[in-house]
Amino acid sequence: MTLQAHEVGRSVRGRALLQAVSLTVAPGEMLGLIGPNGSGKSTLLRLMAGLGRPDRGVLTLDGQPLHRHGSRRIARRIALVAQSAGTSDRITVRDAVALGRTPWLDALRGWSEVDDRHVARALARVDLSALASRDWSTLSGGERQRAHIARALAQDPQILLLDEPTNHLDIRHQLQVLDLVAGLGISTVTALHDLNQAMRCDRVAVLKEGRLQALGPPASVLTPDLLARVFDVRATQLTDPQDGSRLLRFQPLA
Ligand SMILES: Nc1ncnc2c1ncn2[C@@H]1O[C@H](COP(=O)(O)OP(=O)(O)OP(=O)(O)O)[C@@H](O)[C@H]1O
Repeated sequence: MTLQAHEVGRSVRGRALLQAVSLTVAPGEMLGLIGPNGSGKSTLLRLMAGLGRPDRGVLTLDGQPLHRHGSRRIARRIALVAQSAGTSDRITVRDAVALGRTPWLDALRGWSEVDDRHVARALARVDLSALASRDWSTLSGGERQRAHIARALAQDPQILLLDEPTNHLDIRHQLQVLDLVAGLGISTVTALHDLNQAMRCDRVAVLKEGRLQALGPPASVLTPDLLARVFDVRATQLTDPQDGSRLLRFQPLA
């Protein structure tokens, strides 16, 4: 399943939030989306999830314009974990995650054991099985974030879009979520602020002021030159003596 943006533009009250963004999310790849605050990452993820339409250009899913697929068909294929997504408070964690099954249910196909299995598996994958019966309102910020990811996984998408999924998470759960995303075997697009975490992606797309600056493997894209131009920081590359992997360290530009 291939999701493509062709020259996508989006403006609000005359201000361009995205300009001529073209990219292809290849089947099975882990694509990182990086850029300074306000560079358009969330705007692009929402359009990719079929929430709203671009003012210019088009998004396609397997070559067909996304908006022609219809919201239910899109929701069976694409799931979005938005930033600080809300959920009504008087609901258990299991029921909140079960909402992810909605696109698969209709008058002819009611809730079944298959749906139970999807929900149980999604909870287990984010380490929340023990909290399944808890009231949503009692969860910590990080637990909520993981429950949102579980809801998206229960949706059983082929493309998963995540907006800063490691926000609120302690370091162990940050690593756990990134491992989980990397091991899903489906296409993922993840907006990230931690550029060392972005190094784990197959490719990264770099946005600045709504324009795509670079797209490619992180080791070739995240050069000190690009990081200075896009983020106004001086980056130094270090090598982890343990495994030889590349690390980035940052200082303000003098
Ligand atoms: N509905 C809207 N009306 C006006 N401006 C908007 C609207 N939605 C987004 N913007 C603006 O568009 C720009 C891009 O926002 P977006 O949330 O996509 O950035 P981002 O890269 O995800 O930022 P962050 O890293 O801070 O989450 C921001 O300047 C934001 O204020």
